[in-house]
Amino acid sequence: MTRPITIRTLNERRAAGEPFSCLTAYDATMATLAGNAGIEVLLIGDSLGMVLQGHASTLPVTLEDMVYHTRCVARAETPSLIMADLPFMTNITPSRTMEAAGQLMQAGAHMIKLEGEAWLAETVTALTQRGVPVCVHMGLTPQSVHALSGYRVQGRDTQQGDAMLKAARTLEQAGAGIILLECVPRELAGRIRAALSVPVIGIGAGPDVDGQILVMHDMLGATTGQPPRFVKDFMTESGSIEGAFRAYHEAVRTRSFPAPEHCF
Ligand SMILES: Nc1nc(=O)c2c([nH]1)NC[C@@H]1CN(c3ccc(C(=O)N[C@@H](CCC(=O)O)C(=O)O)cc3)CN21
Ligand SMILES: CC(C)C(=O)C(=O)O
Ligand SMILES: [Mg+2]
Repeated sequence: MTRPITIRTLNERRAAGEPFSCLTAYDATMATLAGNAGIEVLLIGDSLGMVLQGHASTLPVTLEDMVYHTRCVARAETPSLIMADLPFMTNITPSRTMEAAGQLMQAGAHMIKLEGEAWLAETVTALTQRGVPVCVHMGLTPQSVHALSGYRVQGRDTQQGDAMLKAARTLEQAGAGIILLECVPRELAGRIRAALSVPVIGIGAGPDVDGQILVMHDMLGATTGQPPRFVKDFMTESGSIEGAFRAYHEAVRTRSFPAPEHCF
């Protein structure tokens, strides 16, 4: 196994201007194949509620579900950094969040991800003080799908965009090690990336960020229904799962993905 990917590795990639690839994974086999293909970060995403469990949103996913899949992925022989999502409503107080994050770390995660804005600052600080690296997921936060009236691009107007940038700065200050931006205009993502010194991962956020992430099923062409605009099927051109993982990793590394048609 090659050297493990750490947060330091991702910071070095950012400093060198070398984009890194991230992908969701929910089981040991796929995690091993993705790691073999060079994918730097594997996320046990609460998207598993939709792609594995068949729910219409991520809201029904429990902490137990996340712990189970994190254990599965963590058994993989892979150098990838393992990140796990905190599911809906496990962030109601800083202490509840820390207990939930503790379970995911003990299941094998190296970092946890939670959805929110500047109001998370206290929680982020408490987690990082206790040795739990944190990624904050901003922009389109799927756990708020009902509050947002659907899966819609966020930060389209200047006021919203400026507020998101300010919140990202606050969260970096609070100790966030990574910021993830979902479905934001390309120009805003680039502005946020430039305002921060930690790595920024994008999904539907354009090419001007440090890392890209997709849901595994989507990039394997296994989306049921209409895929989001930011999705590219790497399976059709590659013909095998490991080939698709390698093609995705290479496309991110060379900045040929995302292309303009994948951006807002
Ligand atoms: N298969 C799958 N892929 C994902 O990327 C994903 C999940 N599931 N489940 C959890 C969330 C939900 N996500 C979504 C779902 C839909 C859109 C979507 O349809 N977006 C519109 C934006 C329209 C607009 O405001 O302009 C699009 O056209 O892409 C985006 C993100 C991302 N996550
Ligand atoms: C789409 C990514 C960023 C995610 O949060 C998930 O898969 O749950
Ligand atoms: Mg998620």
